[in-house]
Amino acid sequence: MTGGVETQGSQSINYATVTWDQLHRDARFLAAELMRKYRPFRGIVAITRGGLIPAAILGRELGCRLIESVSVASYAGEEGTQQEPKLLKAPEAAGDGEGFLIVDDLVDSGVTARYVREMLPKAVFACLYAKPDGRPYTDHFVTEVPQDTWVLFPWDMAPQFVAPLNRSHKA
Ligand SMILES: O=P(O)(O)OC[C@H]1O[C@H](OP(=O)(O)OP(=O)(O)O)[C@H](O)[C@@H]1O
Ligand SMILES: Nc1nc2[nH]cnc2c(=O)[nH]1
Ligand SMILES: [Mg+2]
Repeated sequence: MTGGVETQGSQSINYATVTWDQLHRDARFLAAELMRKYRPFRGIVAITRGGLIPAAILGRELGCRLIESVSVASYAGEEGTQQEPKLLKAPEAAGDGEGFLIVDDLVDSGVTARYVREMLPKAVFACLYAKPDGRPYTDHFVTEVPQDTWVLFPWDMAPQFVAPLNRSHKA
């Protein structure tokens, strides 16, 4: 993960950039830990959309071909209230979660993870990155990220031209 800061007006935003390579390494590291700790999973439930790619990598490493999905959208409630999750697609094949692994890319506030865990109380929950507020809602994660840092995933970014230093500074 590479750190960075972007300034917008008087506000600065901290970023943690994750490349495809890093994401793949982290997902394989997570797969190895899950292999050591659990018997083979009956299936994986990917939390769309961010959990889909980690779920595909974990499915490959763990030899798990049954991939279910759950689709949750978070809507901002009234001003000042926590975001409210809304179920767009239920993980029907997963029952109460017994034998299933729930996968997401990250936990931030933990709202999404808590909501999905309530639906699948017997499942194991794993993600790649966790911020402190979300940590209590995941059983496994690879790297902790500060709460004030926004994780930029490879699908959020595109390489772009950057002018050489000697052309970007005006005399
Ligand atoms: O812990 P939380 O505060 O709930 O945040 C974490 C969730 O937020 C992101 O998904 P998002 O809702 O942005 O949708 P997406 O995966 O479809 O991009 C991320 O993929 C997690 O699912
Ligand atoms: N890409 C991205 N999505 C999020 N959703 C909630 N937190 C984050 C984050 O840090 N990065
Ligand atoms: Mg998501």
